[in-house]
Amino acid sequence: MDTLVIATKNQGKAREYREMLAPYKIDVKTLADFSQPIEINENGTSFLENATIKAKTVMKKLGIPVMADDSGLMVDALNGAPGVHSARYAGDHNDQANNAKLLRDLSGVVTEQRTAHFHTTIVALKPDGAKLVANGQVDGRILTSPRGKNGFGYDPLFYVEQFGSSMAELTAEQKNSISHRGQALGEFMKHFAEWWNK
Ligand SMILES: O=P(O)(O)OP(=O)(O)OP(=O)(O)OC[C@H]1O[C@@H](n2cnc3c(O)ncnc32)[C@H](O)[C@@H]1O
Ligand SMILES: [Mg+2]
Repeated sequence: MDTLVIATKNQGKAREYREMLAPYKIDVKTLADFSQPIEINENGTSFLENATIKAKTVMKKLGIPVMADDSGLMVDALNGAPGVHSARYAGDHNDQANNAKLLRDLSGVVTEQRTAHFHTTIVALKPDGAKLVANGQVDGRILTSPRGKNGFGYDPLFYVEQFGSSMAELTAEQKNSISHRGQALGEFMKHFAEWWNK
């Protein structure tokens, strides 16, 4: 079985990719499976740039096929923030602090104006330079207080109309079936065999 490395340090993302890739004959690894420290400088200004930086950095270091995910939350009332800065919105990479800041920044904003979108861009690279890009997005709305314990990141504040729940109240299977990451991976898998066998 061939190995594909997911270039992420985020355990929540890693878990979701493992769940979603389970039906395929792919040996999925993440950075946690490698002992060498890999420093990734996510200084791009778009999801595509950052996902490309992650994929290139890890592929150069390990020399095997790599898939990277850059994702984030875009809130309409905040002109698309936190966007590419989602992981460090409140300063540190801390989900609770990020969620608290989001609620502060949206205080006084009425329900209809709390619309938001989760976005994922996947960039996969092989040592021969072959590249595959896929995107996914899901619409929702930011709640006024957290709900649910599943998922990670902003999930407790992201309300999904279709389920009448926050992302963090969904099962893993439900989240993966509608999420930005699930949609991006669906798009990715449509072209995977062609990319892999190129
Ligand atoms: O870069 P890697 O190592 O993959 O991990 P990361 O957590 O830094 O990931 P990003 O740079 O893509 O930052 C995206 C942030 O957006 C948030 N996010 C992304 N996907 C999410 C999801 O499915 N549910 C909730 N929040 C999410 C979460 O706060 C992430 O830290
Ligand atoms: Mg990151």
